[in-house]
Amino acid sequence: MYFFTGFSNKDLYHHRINYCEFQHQVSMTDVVEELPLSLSNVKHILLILSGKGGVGKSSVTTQLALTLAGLGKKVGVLDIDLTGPSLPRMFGMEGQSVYQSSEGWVPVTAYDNGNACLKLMSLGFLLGDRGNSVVWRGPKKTAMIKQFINDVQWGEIDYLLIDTPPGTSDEHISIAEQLRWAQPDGAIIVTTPQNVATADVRKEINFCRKVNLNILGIVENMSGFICPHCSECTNIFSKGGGQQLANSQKIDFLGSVPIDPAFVEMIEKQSSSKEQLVTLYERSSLAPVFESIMQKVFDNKIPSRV
Ligand SMILES: Nc1ncnc2c1ncn2[C@@H]1O[C@H](COP(=O)(O)OP(=O)(O)OP(=O)(O)O)[C@@H](O)[C@H]1O
Repeated sequence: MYFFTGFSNKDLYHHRINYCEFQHQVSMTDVVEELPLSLSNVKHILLILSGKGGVGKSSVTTQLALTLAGLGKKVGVLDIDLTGPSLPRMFGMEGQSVYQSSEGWVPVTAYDNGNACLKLMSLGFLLGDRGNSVVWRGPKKTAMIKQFINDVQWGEIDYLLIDTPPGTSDEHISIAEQLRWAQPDGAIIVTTPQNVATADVRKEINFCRKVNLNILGIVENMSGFICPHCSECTNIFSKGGGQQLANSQKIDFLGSVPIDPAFVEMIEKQSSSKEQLVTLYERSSLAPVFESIMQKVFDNKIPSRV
């Protein structure tokens, strides 16, 4: 008989030392059968997906979150990339720990101005060291994702963004199952101009359709290069493939994001800056691009869940 045992901080500590797999086993039928309490005050849930790794999915998630917080929204970001969690680094919050209260995990607060806020949850906060990684089989990943969905105390949140690993792996199947009752608003698919013709993006689209996940649109990342000296944008790779794919698949095209070295620099230097990342980002050349992307998502008039 299979049974579910949640991961405690002790388990994760144990994992840090041994780098071995836990002995818990989980039935794949161990799925939440009602709206989890932790999500009861979350108005919108958006998933960020990509067919391939390294296309900038986490960067897009980060910028969507910064844009929403800049617009005065309360934002949560959940990183379900268990083998390569990059959220703590993106927000300059490496080394921060998640507090375990009697009601569950309290996410790390990256920004709070009394009105807007940014709360983060990632396995990276539980593992501690940046060099640590996990090697888990499917059932353990399922258990972790179930805990992420049920045990994080998000409180009142306008938007919960879920950053997923690349492809259509165990994590994707788990999150689709675990969110069944939460009815997410949909997925934003990230691609690069040279990847749009590959089967990977189509696989991602097929996955969404199979699990009845609404596709909110496609974002083409690394679409051209912004010169750090003259700010001119040059199309290094091709451009327009994302738009073509969106047209052929009858999906909304949300926008093209150029390569901007200033963005990478901002992420790297933010911890030594006196300014908040949300404020720094408002002056970034990519900020208007993401405002326009977010506006197109708003224009879809996705109804509030609560
Ligand atoms: N538009 C952009 N301009 C400049 N750099 C970018 C842009 N998009 C992504 N990058 C950089 O490219 C690298 C990969 O991006 P990111 O980690 O967001 O990709 P990913 O798809 O989430 O990767 P993974 O598959 O590992 O999850 C990062 O160093 C990031 O800073």
